[in-house]
Formats: sequence, structure tokens, C-alpha cells
Amino acid sequence: MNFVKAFAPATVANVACGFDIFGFAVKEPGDTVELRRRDEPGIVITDITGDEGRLPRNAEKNSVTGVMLYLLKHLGITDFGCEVVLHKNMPLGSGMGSSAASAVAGVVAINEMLGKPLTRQELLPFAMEGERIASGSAHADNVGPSLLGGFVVIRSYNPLDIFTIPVPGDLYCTLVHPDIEINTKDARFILRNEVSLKNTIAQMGNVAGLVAGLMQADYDLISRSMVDVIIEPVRSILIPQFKEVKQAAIDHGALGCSISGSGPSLFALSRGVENAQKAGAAMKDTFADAGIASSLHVSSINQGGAVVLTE
Ligand SMILES: Nc1ncnc2c1ncn2[C@@H]1O[C@H](COP(=O)(O)OP(=O)(O)OP(=O)(O)O)[C@@H](O)[C@H]1O
Ligand SMILES: N[C@@H](CCO)C(=O)O
Repeated sequence: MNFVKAFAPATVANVACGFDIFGFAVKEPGDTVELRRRDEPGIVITDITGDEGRLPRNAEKNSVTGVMLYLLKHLGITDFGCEVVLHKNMPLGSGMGSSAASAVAGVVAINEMLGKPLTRQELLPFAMEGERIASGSAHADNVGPSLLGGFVVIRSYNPLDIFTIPVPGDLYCTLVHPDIEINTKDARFILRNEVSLKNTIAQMGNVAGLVAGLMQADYDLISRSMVDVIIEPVRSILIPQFKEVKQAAIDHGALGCSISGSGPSLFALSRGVENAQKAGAAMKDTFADAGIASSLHVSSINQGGAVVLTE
């Protein structure tokens, strides 16, 4: 195969109470990667669109190609060569899983070009290495859902144990990205290493409640469980108007609202697309009232994850 194009979607990681263990993909936006075989060995980035020249062109430093190098090394392939074009369709440091979408698109595309030696599940550890390149931490709550689709739970990192749970068909996500940038590395650095027993108990109750609420389509339980007493109180100080925007979402029909990934994007979950759109408009207006521009995406949960666009 001489040409492959793959798309990997944006994701919402943490989903309020599930720091590093919950994530789901949305339908759009997402990154697209094109791979073209070349005769000489080596992976070369020939173009990146949509990044305003900010992303590394060095294959080892970019998550889209870093994962390809890991995969080739794992498979013991030394004579493979391709040119890579990356189309970035989401902002960097957004909390929408930007680096993860590139990593997943990259690993899916090269696996396809090589004749699919690995399954989707087997590609996960390689996609996680892309997160290490981007933020120094190989978390799976963005790459997992971007690769596999659905609502992903990471039960354990060592050994890696990941599965998906069903969610109600009428569940919609509102994703609002204010025009500021927060690096995951910085947003992880400010977290405390110690957590009180009281907060651990509260968080465990909400984790259990959210899983049960999603699996039983119990919207009241989903709503009551979208509470993060550990991470959100620390990170929300990095996001101007956080409290006001969250309140606007809840006042306009959302079940709950929190930080998407490490921020600055906020996400809300709602029952039905109309509620999701109403919450989104209110969130956007609240940012605008404070002079902050933002972009808005409303989507159902993406059940399929990354796709190969051309054989
Ligand atoms: N292909 C890529 N796409 C995006 N960021 C990349 C890529 N390759 C390397 N990076 C680096 O990753 C960093 C951004 O990653 P970061 O995890 O902070 O943002 P994000 O993926 O949008 O956030 P989050 O994981 O919270 O959703 C930047 O320093 C950037 O240079
Ligand atoms: N779980 C990670 C996701 C980053 O998008 C974090 O919150 O740092």
C-alpha cells in the first residue's frame, strides 16, 4: 500500500471524577494524517497544516510520527520509509486531546500501510507513547477513546487494563474551547500528590455513580455523579470565568459540566441535542461577556474512534 489517510477524533478525558481513568471521543474536530510511501528508509514530516508553524517537524518529537518510530522498532522493521502530512484541526494545549489525536491517527495509518500487523487494542501502548512525547506522561484517557471509540475506562495502568462501557444514545457532549492555552505538563505539575480520605471517598462514590448512571441510562445519577472534588478545585484557577461558565451550562439544561482533560476547554453532558446546544450557547456567551472568544462543538459520543479514510 503506497498511500493511507487516517482521521482520529478529539476526546474528553477525566469526565469530571475520573482523572486519568475516564475518557470518550467526540465526532469532530479531529486530526487527519496522510502517509505516502518513499523508497528510502526513514519517516519524514513534509507538511503540517493548521499549527501556525508551532509543532516540531522532527519526527521523534512530534506525537504523530514518534508513535510510528516506536511501532517500527517494536516490529523490527528498519527498511520502511514514508512521507507524512499532518492536518491539525484543533488547537494545541486545548484539553481536547490534540496531541493524542495526532498520535492515534499516526499509529492507525502506519499499521494500515504495513498490512495491519497489530489489532486496535494492541496499538494502544504505542499511541500512549505519543502522550509521553507531548506531555511527559503516558496517560491513556485521550488516546484510548480516540483509538477505540466509546466511553473508555482504564481500570489499571500496570498492567494495562482498559474497557468500554455503554452510554445512553441520547447523551450529547458540549465542548467549549476558550481562546487560551494550557499545557498538560503544567496542569499536571500543579496537582497535589496527597489526597484526603474524605475526598477519596467522595470521588470513589462519584466514579461508581457515573459508571452505573451511564450503563443504566439514569440521567439523574449521571448528573449527581459529575462531581470532581480532587482535580477541578486545583485546575479551575487556571481557567478564567470557570465557575460562571459551568453554572451557565447547568442553568441551561446540562446534566453536569467540568474541565475537559487538563483544560482550558470545558465540557458538559446533556440529555438530547437541544439541551446540549442551549448549554453551549450559554457557555460561549458567558466567556464572551468577559471578553474571551471561544469555539463550540456539540456531538454525540463517537462510538467508532479513528478511521482509515483511503485504502
Ligand atoms: N502532533 C502534535 N499535536 C499536538 N501537540 C503536539 C504534537 N506533537 C507534539 N506536541 C506537543 O504537545 C504539547 C501539547 O500537548 P498537550 O497534551 O499539552 O495538549 P493537548 O493534547 O491539547 O491537551 P490535552 O491532552 O489536555 O487534551 C505541545 O508542546 C506540542 O508541541
Ligand atoms: N488525564 C490527563 C488528560 C490530559 O488531557 C490530565 O488530566 O492530565
